[in-house]
Amino acid sequence: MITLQQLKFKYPNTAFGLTIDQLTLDAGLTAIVGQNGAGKTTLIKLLTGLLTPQTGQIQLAGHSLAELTPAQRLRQIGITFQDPDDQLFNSTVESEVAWGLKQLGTDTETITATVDRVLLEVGLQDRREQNPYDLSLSERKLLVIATVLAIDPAIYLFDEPMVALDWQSRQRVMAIFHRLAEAGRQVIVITHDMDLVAAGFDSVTVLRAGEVVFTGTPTALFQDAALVQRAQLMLPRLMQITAALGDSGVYLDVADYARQHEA
Ligand SMILES: Nc1ncnc2c1ncn2[C@@H]1O[C@H](COP(=O)(O)OP(=O)(O)OP(=O)(O)O)[C@@H](O)[C@H]1O
Repeated sequence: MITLQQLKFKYPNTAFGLTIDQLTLDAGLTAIVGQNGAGKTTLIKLLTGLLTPQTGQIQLAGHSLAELTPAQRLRQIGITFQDPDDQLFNSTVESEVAWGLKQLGTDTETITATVDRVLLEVGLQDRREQNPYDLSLSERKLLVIATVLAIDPAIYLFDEPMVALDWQSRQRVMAIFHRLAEAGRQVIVITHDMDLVAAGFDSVTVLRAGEVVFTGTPTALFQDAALVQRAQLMLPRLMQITAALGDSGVYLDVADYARQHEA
């Protein structure tokens, strides 16, 4: 669980500021949504300690983020950036995945087994000798996911992980998120994809102009038409269709619609 209290952050020389009086992000799958520039990436950079708030407290599982050593942070929290090229710097896929484990002093045998396992899980098992920059964008996005899976922190932060992925890879990544949540990890995903939020997440946090304007279930969010509009979000595509047909129900996906319309 993550808690933020009385948090204020401002970039130097810009008008943008993030202000959060109180926010609790519970275990499970959480989506962070909001229009461009709302502060989503800034928030997750604060959660990793890549940015430091001017005031306020961030606690990860009861421990102050500011007091964790770099190795403790690496074990506690992992992040993938929107652009994988911001975090790839090794000369092979294999060494990229092994890098974090080496920093933690993991033995060679465990590193080899872990690299094999996570490359298989993201579907890059045949690419281990390649230079990461010879991979396609979608493969590089899968590779950065593998680098975090290798360390297996308590908290995973993914910034737009699905962008550029085809349908099969999206299914694969969603299955990874569910596996992690079932294994007790906290998974926080920034996305603009409301179909994904509706169908796949336990909770959703909405940011608007540097403030949290909602935290709750996807059902509660999509019930609140005024909030959806104020935060400039889209409804899930299924709900756009049903709303256009005069049905004001909340439907998270096709299966949910069918369930609600069973005789
Ligand atoms: N390093 C920086 N220095 C100054 N301003 C920044 C910096 N990074 C982001 N900003 C500004 O902070 C604001 C919030 O940016 P942020 O990237 O957190 O938004 P976001 O919700 O993730 O947007 P998007 O959906 O476009 O990724 C924006 O106005 C952005 O221009």
